Amino acid sequence: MSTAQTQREHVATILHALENPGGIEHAVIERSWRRCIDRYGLDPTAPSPPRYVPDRTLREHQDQADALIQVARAGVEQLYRQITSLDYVVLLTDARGIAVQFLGSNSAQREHQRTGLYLGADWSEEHAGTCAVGTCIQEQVPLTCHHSDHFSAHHIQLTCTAAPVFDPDGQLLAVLDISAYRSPESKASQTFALQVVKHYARMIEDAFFLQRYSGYHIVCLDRSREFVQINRRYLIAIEEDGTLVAANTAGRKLLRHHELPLPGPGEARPFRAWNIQDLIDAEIGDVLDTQHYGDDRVRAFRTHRHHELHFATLIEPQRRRAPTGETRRQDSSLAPLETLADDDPAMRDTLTRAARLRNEPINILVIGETGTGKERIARALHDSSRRHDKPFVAINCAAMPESLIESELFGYEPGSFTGASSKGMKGLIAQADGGTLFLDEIGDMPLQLQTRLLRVLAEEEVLPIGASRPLKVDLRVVAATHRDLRGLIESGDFREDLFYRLNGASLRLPPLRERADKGYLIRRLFKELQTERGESQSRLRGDTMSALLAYPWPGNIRELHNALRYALATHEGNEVVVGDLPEECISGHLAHPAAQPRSSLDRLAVGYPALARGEDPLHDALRKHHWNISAVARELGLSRPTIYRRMKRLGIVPPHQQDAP
Ligand SMILES: Nc1ncnc2c1ncn2[C@@H]1O[C@H](COP(=O)(O)OP(=O)(O)OP(=O)(O)O)[C@@H](O)[C@H]1O
Repeated sequence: MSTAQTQREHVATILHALENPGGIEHAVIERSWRRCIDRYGLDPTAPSPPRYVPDRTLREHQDQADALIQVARAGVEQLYRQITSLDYVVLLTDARGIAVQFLGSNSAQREHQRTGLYLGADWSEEHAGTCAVGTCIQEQVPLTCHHSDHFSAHHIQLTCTAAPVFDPDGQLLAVLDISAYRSPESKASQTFALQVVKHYARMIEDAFFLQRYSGYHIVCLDRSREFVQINRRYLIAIEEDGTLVAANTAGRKLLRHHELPLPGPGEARPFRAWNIQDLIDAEIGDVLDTQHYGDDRVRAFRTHRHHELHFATLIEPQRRRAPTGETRRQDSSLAPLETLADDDPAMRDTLTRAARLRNEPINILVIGETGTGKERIARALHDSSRRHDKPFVAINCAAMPESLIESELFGYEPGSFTGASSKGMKGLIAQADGGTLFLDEIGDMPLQLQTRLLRVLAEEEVLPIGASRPLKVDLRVVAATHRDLRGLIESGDFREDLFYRLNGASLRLPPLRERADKGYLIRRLFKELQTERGESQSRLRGDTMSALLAYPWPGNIRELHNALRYALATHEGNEVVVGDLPEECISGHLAHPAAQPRSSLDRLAVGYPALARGEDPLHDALRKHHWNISAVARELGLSRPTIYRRMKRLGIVPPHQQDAP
């Protein structure tokens, strides 16, 4: 049959199909033909030379698709190697149908350009009529557009197969296409091509997903244990507490099937709508521990809704923030700061500021609740600064008896007061010369000493008690407080001028209950304690980790530290189980995970049900220890002042004081 005759027949087929809807085999093709006539006003017989966008426009399209092109490169090249002997070309187009990547044989370049199977070609349906790329964009499904499926009579020699690539929000990102000029007449000959293209489109999509969510834990699920490592069918990115962040296309389908839909393109994202524990019957600790589970690092879980058995592996997060240029250059000196946190946004901001400030000649005020790591960050600042080989001297202004503070801080000359040593004493300030002076609980420093400290800071010299001549000192002062210094200034308990001297810059530490990297801290502290004890055998079981993650940590990192130390000291065998934790950490852990409340306040109360009732477990501990504050402080891993403060805040009055007027 001549080409002209074939083309005439093609037009007749289209017209017949449109007059007799439902007559042709593929509804997708029929819908596209109808669009070509009704919407785009195309004529199947009109010459349709390929349309190329100008080079500059092509570069703009390539720039916009750059992230995807980089990720897709390996997949596109691999696909091309598989099909090159069959004379196919590979095109990757953006979501508007512009070919931004092309692989085909050099020898047939002219032929490629003539038919539009080349870089920069516009394969949108609006322009090219029914074709694999354009129709795939419209219908968002994989398809083959074989010979006379094409709308334009000038394309009916081609066979083209395309599959959509979606971004993690379900939005079309790109189309992967393979096309050839010569192929068998039967469309069935392209069945295999369709499977191959779908497979590679999915690989590209998943590679893009893994890159975009590399800062999160990625749970990989599959119905087959043997294939879960290789196939990773369902990918679900989660926060450390199990909150669902995103899923790949298959994962979104799985979630929908279990009535946990993620928002579609353009839909508002309900904040923290679902948790992985809503999907599978598992402790979050068990999910996060999958990497260390068994020989094959695969764990089995059942879904809540349909009781389907799924096998899981876990990809652990890489660091979410790329280091700054400075951080990269000075990596090793910054290690003491870097290791204090993982990917908690507030901590990362604090650490970035600390890194910038570490060698600046200004004093720093660290603000945070008790036990949040104020001394630890002060030491890390010192260790990462140029002063690291000079002394770090820490003073707790609240713990030192008032009568001793002055002599301890400033030192004294021999025999300068009754009871003084005959040799005199070098004060702590002078001992810190060249290094860092850390003043903890600065809000508790008596007013009279504040005045003397101010003089030291202003004049950079210290006058020991009984001395006639001051000593020059070179100090970096880091002060810390959990108190509201501005409030103390207003009440006249803290000198405003000293506040400004100390507060050259401030660093704020979030409480442990608000940190997004609790899991990292738990693992890190656990390792540190193991090293301290000279053992490395034991591991934290998943449900123990869950209990630790759920507990609201009123005593912050210090309490966590004590809880882990206690558990390591009392556990038996090689596993630390929930029962090894101090009682208060497990009191709320018996609730079924799926029944756990979701609001942040409720979440805080999960490990601490008494809090949810407006009570405090402190009551129980006080009663148990007959109101012996030291014993309660020991049991809860808190300091005595913290216990007193907490009692005051909660209005707890010991029985022997209750009748007082
Ligand atoms: N980022 C961290 N990584 C590991 N351990 C930490 C971290 N921060 C603090 N800790 C540990 O937590 C405990 C309390 O830390 P630190 O003494 O620095 O807190 P603080 O805020 O100065 O306490 P306080 O308010 O009572 O003076 C210590 O055992 C410390 O080693």
